[in-house]
Amino acid sequence: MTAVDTPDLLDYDDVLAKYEPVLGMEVHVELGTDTKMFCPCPTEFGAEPNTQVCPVCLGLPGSLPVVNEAAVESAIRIGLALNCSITPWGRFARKNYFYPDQPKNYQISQYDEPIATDGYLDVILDDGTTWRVEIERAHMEEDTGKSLHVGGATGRIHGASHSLLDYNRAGVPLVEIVTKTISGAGARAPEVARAYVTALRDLLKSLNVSDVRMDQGSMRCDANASLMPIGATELGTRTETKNVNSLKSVEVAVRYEMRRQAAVLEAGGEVIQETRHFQEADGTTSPGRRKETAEDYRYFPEPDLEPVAPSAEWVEELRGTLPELPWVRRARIQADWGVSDEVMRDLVNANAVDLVIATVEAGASPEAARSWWVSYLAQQANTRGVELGELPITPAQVAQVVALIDSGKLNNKVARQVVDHVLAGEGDPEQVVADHPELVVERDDTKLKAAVDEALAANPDIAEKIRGGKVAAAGKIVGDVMKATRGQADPARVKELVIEACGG
Ligand SMILES: Nc1ncnc2c1ncn2[C@@H]1O[C@H](COP(=O)(O)OP(=O)(O)OP(=O)(O)O)[C@@H](O)[C@H]1O
Ligand SMILES: [Mg+2]
Ligand SMILES: [Mg+2]
Repeated sequence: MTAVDTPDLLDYDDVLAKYEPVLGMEVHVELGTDTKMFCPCPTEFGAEPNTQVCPVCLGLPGSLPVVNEAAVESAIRIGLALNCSITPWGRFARKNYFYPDQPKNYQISQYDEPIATDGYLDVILDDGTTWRVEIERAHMEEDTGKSLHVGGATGRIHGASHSLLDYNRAGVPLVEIVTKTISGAGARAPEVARAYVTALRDLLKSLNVSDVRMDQGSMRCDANASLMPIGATELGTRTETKNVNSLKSVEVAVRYEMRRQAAVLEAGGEVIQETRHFQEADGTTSPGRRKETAEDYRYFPEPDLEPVAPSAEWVEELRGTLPELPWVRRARIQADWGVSDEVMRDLVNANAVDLVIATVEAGASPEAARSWWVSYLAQQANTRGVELGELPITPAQVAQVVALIDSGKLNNKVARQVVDHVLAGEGDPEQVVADHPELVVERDDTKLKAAVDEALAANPDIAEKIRGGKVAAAGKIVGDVMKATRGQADPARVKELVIEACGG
């Protein structure tokens, strides 16, 4: 049967009327160890191509791998934080495939003896409810090299004239975290996918095992998706969408794939088991390679490495190093700040909790920190189409703005302009204020008094009213003075001066 890859998409609601969406997430995290998984090469991101390589990670004959203990330690901590059982004895496995990104022609991975199995991660959905995602396993493996297909008309692999290879990434320690299939989420399946990756990223960040940068590839997510006719008992054929590089993209990719598959099925076609690539630009997926099955990889235990056999004592010791986990921390913070469930939920939804916490830790009051992140900065993130945490301003910088307001140097209005300059990459708020003296609040009473006198002279009838005791009339004069000083005055001080000038 010839399947049309992308017929007209079905509305997501129409998909749900007939099909149950099923998900499965594979997340690869690059561990932040100093050296690679099986050799002492450095792992730093962004070095000149092929400068961080040695015979082991280049797979030269005669070289032998040695396990990086720090990587095993991180993998165990990840497993524990995900409520998994840690295997007392497990081996690495060779995953055989022929592709130039892996010069050995196999990747050292784990197969049927992963370091961690059977856990779960509770994630919070937009409406505040909790969804439990079951974890099938977390296993260790080495990253592959990077290939860059260049030249030719399209720059894509088939159109490219040649490929460039960078093996700096080959052998970087990875942990792959694989969920069991997730079903029953219905309309919320795309949201569950995003919420899961968000929660996992927060968790990994708190464990300090990886810098979890989706944009730099240190956290990579593959979204498996399939449809099951409602009432069916067997899973449908899945596709595996790669290249989903932001939290938003996870949700967009899953929804798109569900709508595409439904359209394929409705047109009488078949979903093909394959990898697909997410296109950030238009939110669609396009076919990648037909998926090998496990047999194609001819897995077998890696003969060059000792089994991994963490003692119960070591595992318990590592359990003791787990930090306060993000959701426990959130509950504690909520109690500390004395905010309602609704306020906390808004913060969680805006992905602002950790940013607010960090801003408070940098010296701002919880109220001020919260208000900056959920109002002005949230608007800025929205206009730019990025996550709050992706805005080019740090919690410490926000705390600095708050301090400048508290000290009377900035008022709320000009503070926003200072933030705009910070977002434009002009440096810390202190620096911005030093570079833009016009943004600092006028504290010089003589200058303000002159502006007040001028405004009163221009509005004799209002001045008369104020002199007669109608303090409320001062508002118009304060407004004029604020205008005259281009917003650079403290309105409360101006009001005092107006009343003083009118003999109050
Ligand atoms: N029918 C299905 N629909 C949606 N998800 C599925 C389905 N069957 C399996 N999955 C999910 O797909 C993922 C498969 O990941 P796994 O790492 O086990 O294998 P793989 O993708 O074949 O291997 P590789 O690591 O080489 O990509 C799991 O999260 C699993 O729950
Ligand atoms: Mg996998
Ligand atoms: Mg996979």
